[in-house]
Amino acid sequence: MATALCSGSFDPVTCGHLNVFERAAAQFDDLVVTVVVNANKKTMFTLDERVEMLREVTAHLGNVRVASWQGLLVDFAREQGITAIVKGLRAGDFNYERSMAQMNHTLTGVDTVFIASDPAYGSVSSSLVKQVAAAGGDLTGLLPIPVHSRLLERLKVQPV
Ligand SMILES: O=C(O)c1ccc2[nH]nc(Br)c2c1
Ligand SMILES: O=C(O)c1ccc2[nH]nc(Br)c2c1
Repeated sequence: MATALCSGSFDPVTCGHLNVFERAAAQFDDLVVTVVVNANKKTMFTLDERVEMLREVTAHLGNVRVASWQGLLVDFAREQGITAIVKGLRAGDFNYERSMAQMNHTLTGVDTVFIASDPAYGSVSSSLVKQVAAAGGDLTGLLPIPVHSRLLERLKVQPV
């Protein structure tokens, strides 16, 4: 049973993330999308909101489940029987992601599989979409619809 892990802060989940989830879900028996709790990182959305948005946008993928985790991903990977970590790879990510992959393999014996990001989302990241939204930019096609409306709502009450 090959179970893959996609981890991140997903603050919020973007179409770039979703593209990676859909492609990873097609390659593995199961995919666990995990929001990694990082206590000292200020996020726009709460942990529950991020988990809720992830569940909403992956509902159409039968072999995907969403979880959250605080602490060493090593322990979560062992507990969940993870066989591979899946990361999206955009231009410029390689060196950092390579060193993380080597570290993860050293720590857990789990290998990282990279999915070359769809050029349509080649420069999409959670931080960039929040900046663009705050500046009134058009995010059509870069965020799943329900996430886009939540982000616009949140910016009305809490401009970044
Ligand atoms: O949401 C994040 O923090 C984040 C970062 C980097 C990432 N690479 N692949 C994925 Br899926 C991913 C998610
Ligand atoms: O959202 C981010 O921060 C982020 C960063 C780096 C990333 N590489 N591939 C993906 Br999908 C991705 C997403």
